[in-house]
Amino acid sequence: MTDRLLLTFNAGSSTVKIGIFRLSGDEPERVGKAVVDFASQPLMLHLKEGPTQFELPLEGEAGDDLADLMDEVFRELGKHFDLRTVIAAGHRIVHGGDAFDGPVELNLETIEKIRTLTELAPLHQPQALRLIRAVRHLRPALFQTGSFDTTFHATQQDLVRRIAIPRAYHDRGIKRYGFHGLSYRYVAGALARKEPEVGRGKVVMAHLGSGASLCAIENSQSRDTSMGFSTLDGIPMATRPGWLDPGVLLHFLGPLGKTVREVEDMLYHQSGLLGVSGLSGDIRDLFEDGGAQAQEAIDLFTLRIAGEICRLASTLEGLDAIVFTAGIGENQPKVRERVAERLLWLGVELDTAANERNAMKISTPTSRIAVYVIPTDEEQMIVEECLSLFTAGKRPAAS
Ligand SMILES: Nc1ncnc2c1ncn2[C@@H]1O[C@H](COP(=O)(O)OP(=O)(O)O)[C@@H](O)[C@H]1O
Ligand SMILES: CC(=O)OP(=O)(O)O
Ligand SMILES: [Mg+2]
Repeated sequence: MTDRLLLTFNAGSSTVKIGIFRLSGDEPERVGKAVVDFASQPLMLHLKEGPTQFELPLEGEAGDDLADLMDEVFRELGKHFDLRTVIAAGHRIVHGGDAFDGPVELNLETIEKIRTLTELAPLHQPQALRLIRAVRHLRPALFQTGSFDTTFHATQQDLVRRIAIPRAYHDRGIKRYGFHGLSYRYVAGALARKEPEVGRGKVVMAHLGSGASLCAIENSQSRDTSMGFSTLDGIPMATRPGWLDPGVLLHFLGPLGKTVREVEDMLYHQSGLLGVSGLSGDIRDLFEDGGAQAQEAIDLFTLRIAGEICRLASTLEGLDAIVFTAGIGENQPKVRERVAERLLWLGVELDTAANERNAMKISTPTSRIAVYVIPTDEEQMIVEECLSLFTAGKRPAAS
């Protein structure tokens, strides 16, 4: 039988990650991976085909419309994979609001609903919509689906999702939604497979990437999370501040006379690790620099992570394990070490050597709280959801 391929698109705040999966039997098997990194100049396509890696400079620019850039990316991918055999594409959509409770086929109606949620995730939603349009442009008849960051958190109690403002606003959708749900669903599944007993317990997961959040999980279900109404809430991130006193916003908009757009730009693009260090939003640069401001940014990051773990443990009324994941969570032993040092009083003890080599279990045998590093795979969740809708719709094979 000829290969059938599925593609996934994950529009994050700093990258677009593309997954290439082959359908062997009923299971999607990853055969390639491509990342467009918007931080690099010129834009680079990092392509992985099986164990082989390629670094390809791109001529296109991020710009407003990704059609040309995706055309170029597809041309490069086409040299390594037979894209005529692609049967479906799945996209990560950060905000599903109350409009979506699971993955959907993308058609004019669902795309329009997604578009109406753009204001709530201005860093992510427009990028995902551009990608959907660019893929439609290249392959108009291709079956496309959307998988949402928000739907994993639907298991949270109404109380947890409430913001303490007049209740009429809650009924109009102004409440906490939570994000990184595809990542948490994947990691919760992986934990349940590797350590079934821990998987049934009370776990705080820390997804630390360019965007970062933490999630309180019990029996693989979301109970609370640090991100709220928008992707600005919670802990400091690469360029976002995390929670801040709303009085600061009033001060900017009132006495300091800033416009809403200026404040939005500051909150999404100039704050967090970048804002505090004055240097970079990439934590690797901060460790390399080692100066006082870079150090302060890292200290603030780890202070807030430890604090959020305690808050989430209180929602769970207990804590059995902590799991680190995503770019920083999986690859930065020093961040995990500093968070653990702050939680020593709670009974968190790291095995230094295991932590240094990013082992799966990084706590000592006597640590009261077990600590794990589990790599996330949002693309795996997207492809599984895409395939289930494709199969349910009994779509014809490659066009
Ligand atoms: N191999 C690595 N070693 C150290 N830090 C890393 C590594 N890979 C990623 N990071 C850190 O993770 C961040 C990006 O995380 P990632 O989860 O890929 O981001 P995104 O939010 O764009 O999906 C980077 O800013 C970098 O600081
Ligand atoms: C929700 C969010 O912030 O996503 P990312 O980490 O991919 O930017
Ligand atoms: Mg991400």
